[in-house]
Amino acid sequence: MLRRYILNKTNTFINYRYASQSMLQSTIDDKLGIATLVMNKPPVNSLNLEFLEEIKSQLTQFKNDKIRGMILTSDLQKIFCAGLDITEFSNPNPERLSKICTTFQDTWLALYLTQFPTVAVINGHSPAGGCLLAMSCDYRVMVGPNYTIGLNETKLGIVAPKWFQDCMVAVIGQRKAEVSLTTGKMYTTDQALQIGLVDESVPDVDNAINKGIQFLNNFQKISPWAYKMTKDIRRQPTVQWLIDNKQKDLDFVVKSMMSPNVQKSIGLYLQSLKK
Ligand SMILES: CCCC/C=C\CC(=O)SCCNC(=O)CCNC(=O)[C@H](O)C(C)(C)COP(=O)(O)OP(=O)(O)OC[C@H]1O[C@@H](n2cnc3c(N)ncnc32)[C@H](O)[C@@H]1OP(=O)(O)O
Repeated sequence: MLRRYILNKTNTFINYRYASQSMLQSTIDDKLGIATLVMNKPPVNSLNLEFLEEIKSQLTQFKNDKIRGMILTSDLQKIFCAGLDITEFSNPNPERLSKICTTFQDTWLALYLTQFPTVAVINGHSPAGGCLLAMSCDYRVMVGPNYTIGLNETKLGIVAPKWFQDCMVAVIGQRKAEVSLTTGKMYTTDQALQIGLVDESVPDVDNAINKGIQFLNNFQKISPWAYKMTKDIRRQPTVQWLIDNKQKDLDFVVKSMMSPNVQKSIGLYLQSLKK
């Protein structure tokens, strides 16, 4: 649906590709130099290993395509992304769990450090890993008023990794992030705008895409080199810890996820979702 809207809107998308099984649809408007990455993994765009691998590989492809900017959004009716696939956390195979975590680390680094500006058009709920994807973009436009966004990991009885937390601190500041993270708070669109978790709130997805394109157009007169260097200097402190501590981070997640207490919490949370 959204993909059709974007195609109709610009009428100039000439390079149009599908990733395998259409979990991810990518289009490039060669005239504008803007790519659109649309998540389409019903029912909730949950991030499992295969989906993360597709996102990571598409980001790498965009690097080679030398695009000018990218919009990340969802083709689902009311979900941007429900975060990591929680079923992967229940009685996990440690090897697969490690792969998921490593792939998520790498996907995050690729998205957080893109050499082109990125906009998240948040057209639905965006908990946990979904919120992280949105926060990793350069700009966030959220459709309101009925959707929610936040890092709710403590509500599942788990700990958001340090790089999730640092990414949130970089967006909303230390104090607000601390309260948000410890309480696992999910914010409505208006609340998210108020605390600076999103940059704009709009009533519908058409407006959101327009705002996203407007933001990307700001960079038409900015040197790509100056943009990337500035972004790297800003974001370096946030990424450096993960670059230096990937294995330590992985060990912490896998060890804590396998513990009986966390397994119990995950089981209860999954049951509550089914209800
Ligand atoms: C480096 C790794 C460590 C980091 C650790 C964690 C990071 C994470 O991302 S943890 C993921 C946290 N995510 C959530 O808490 C989201 C939970 N889901 C929801 O709140 C709602 O489902 C949502 C608001 C997204 C959508 O609500 P609805 O539209 O009402 O849909 P349903 O709740 O009926 O869900 C439909 C269907 O999807 C299943 N589901 C939902 N979320 C997930 C998920 N994250 N992973 C896997 N499956 C999910 C839900 O159980 C329903 O399944 P069925 O009952 O079988 O239809």
